Amino acid sequence: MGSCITLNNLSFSWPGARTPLLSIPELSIDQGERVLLRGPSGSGKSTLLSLIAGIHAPAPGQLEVLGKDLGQLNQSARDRLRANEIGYIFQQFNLLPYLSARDNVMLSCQFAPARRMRLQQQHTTREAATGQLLDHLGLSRSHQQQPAHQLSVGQQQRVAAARALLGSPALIIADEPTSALDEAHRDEFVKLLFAECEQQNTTLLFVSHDATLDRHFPRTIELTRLNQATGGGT
Ligand SMILES: Nc1ncnc2c1ncn2[C@@H]1O[C@H](COP(=O)(O)OP(=O)(O)OP(=O)(O)O)[C@@H](O)[C@H]1O
Repeated sequence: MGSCITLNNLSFSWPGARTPLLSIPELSIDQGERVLLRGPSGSGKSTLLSLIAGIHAPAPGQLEVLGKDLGQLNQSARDRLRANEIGYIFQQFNLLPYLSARDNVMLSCQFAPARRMRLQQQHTTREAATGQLLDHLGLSRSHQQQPAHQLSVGQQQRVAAARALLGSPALIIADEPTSALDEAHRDEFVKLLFAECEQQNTTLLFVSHDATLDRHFPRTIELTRLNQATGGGT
């Protein structure tokens, strides 16, 4: 099994901060693993996710994602890697409110030629794959046509998950996507997400405060144990 994320002696400080927020000697996540990343508020979970996704310039140390050393990539190469190979489910979903659920999902392929290519190789179209994903995630056909702002939080979350999954990126990063859900809906969502990831051998890195999610994940990482920096956490 190949490595999906490899990190060695990574250090990160926000500009102007006196101490580093993150100082992580080592972390390795294999392709196809499902990992829960936990830690108190302010401990740097979202910051670590955005470094892995290449949103922020890499910090000192080594950070390899899908065989690419992010330190060697400029911003636009990191943006391309993210668009093509990383599906990101944001805490607030970041859907375009007046676009339909389906159009929100299809947008993820707009600037991602590798995602479009994989759909072609799977002998499907963006439209068909979007409908199929939303069906699998349990969004009714009529809700699929509705503008995102008319959907419930749980429905928007499914749209955000489908947008991340369309075109089979190798890595899904989910930043507290279940924080607004009750336990039954949360468990159902996690199961659906796992099923989709399993089908494509997609790596899942999932952030949550929620200790009861542990039982769903084969591996849990506590950021406070991993991180040797003294800053962070409230
Ligand atoms: N853009 C930014 N500029 C400067 N500091 C930031 C920025 N984003 C986050 N921070 C700081 O970094 C620290 C960690 O924030 P981060 O959002 O990574 O934590 P978190 O563990 O994800 O928290 P939560 O669980 O509350 O979402 C906080 O002290 C925060 O103020």
